[in-house]
Amino acid sequence: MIPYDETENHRMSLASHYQDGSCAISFELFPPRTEKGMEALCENVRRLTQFMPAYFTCTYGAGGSSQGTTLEVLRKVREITGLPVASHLTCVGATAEDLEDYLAQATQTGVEYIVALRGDPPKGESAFKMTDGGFRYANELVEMIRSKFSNLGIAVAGYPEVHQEAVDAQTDLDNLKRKVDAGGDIIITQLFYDNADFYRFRDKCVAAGINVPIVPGILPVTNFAQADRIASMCKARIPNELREAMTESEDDKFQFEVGVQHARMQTADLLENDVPGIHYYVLNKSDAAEALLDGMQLGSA
Ligand SMILES: NC(=O)C1=CN([C@@H]2O[C@H](COP(=O)(O)OP(=O)(O)OC[C@H]3O[C@@H](n4cnc5c(N)ncnc54)[C@H](O)[C@@H]3O)[C@@H](O)[C@H]2O)C=CC1
Ligand SMILES: Nc1nc(=O)c2c([nH]1)NC[C@@H]1CN(c3ccc(C(=O)N[C@@H](CCC(=O)O)C(=O)O)cc3)CN21
Repeated sequence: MIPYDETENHRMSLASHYQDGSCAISFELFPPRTEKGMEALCENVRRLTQFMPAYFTCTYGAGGSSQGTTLEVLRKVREITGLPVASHLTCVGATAEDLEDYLAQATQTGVEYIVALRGDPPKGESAFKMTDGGFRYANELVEMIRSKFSNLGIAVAGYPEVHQEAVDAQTDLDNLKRKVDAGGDIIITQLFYDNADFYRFRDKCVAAGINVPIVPGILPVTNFAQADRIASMCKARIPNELREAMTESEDDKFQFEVGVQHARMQTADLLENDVPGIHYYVLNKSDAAEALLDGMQLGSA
């Protein structure tokens, strides 16, 4: 493990992880609901450190999880790995003041990066409702972070298959550009299962004058029921080949193998196509990541 230099002068900027020509990797966690889940998370983080990730991230309020434990997870991850950590942050149910309070707390915890999101509508609601005194779109959150917490690196979300609420692909791209212009250092994409969608998206970003690192997000699916659930939640298309391959057998081990093979194939192809890094949605586990990264030459911290 390469120790992380905590002195202000040597603080890595978020974009700089992606500038040395190697493929930097990052792992995304979510706050576990139980003490046992937290213990398992810590053990899996230890195991994931062997791949020399550049940083870990932890979601905030995703799927109705509690927002309070995000910083607790990140504090533990820092303790275990010594690596930089990123907190996701959403505008859901928060005033600008609430968000500033959270950012102050995050800074105190040692968080260096924020994944700045608008956020999903709360469970049971179909549309995002802006909170009085809060923000309507992620670009407003990015702007606030840039003006009041200038030391924090900022990642914003990009959508290779176009965000479900966007009027059209061009408008979605204009809105992504707005987030980058407001101060986003890098783009992390929504998960996708067909790399062609990512390459098309990347070309359009470049044509639109977006010149920050565009980091593909990959979620290795390990069983078909999970794949189906995630695809519908994230509006990601499961290609027919993957669907058919996975449903050939009901066997857990078989489906795990197929899901991991697919993610491994996506990873190898992305590497050949010069991505600056890959963000893995590991869902607090290490088994799929270990199987798919085994023997691959990526990650450099
Ligand atoms: N891609 C990822 O890694 C992750 C994505 N998400 C989810 O993605 C969803 C959206 O979050 P963000 O992408 O941060 O939201 P966003 O605010 O960037 O975009 C939300 C929608 O509003 C539109 N939009 C954005 N800015 C606009 C503006 N200034 N004027 C008019 N329309 C605008 C966008 O085209 C999009 O359809 C949420 O549901 C979030 O929770 C959550 C976690 C991770
Ligand atoms: N619209 C949207 N919202 C998000 O919160 C989100 C995205 N997209 N895209 C990227 C990641 C992926 N996220 C995910 C994806 C799946 C689960 C999920 O299936 N969670 C299960 C437990 C998973 C497991 O243990 O296997 C759960 O029950 O919460 C959670 C967050 C969060 N992020």
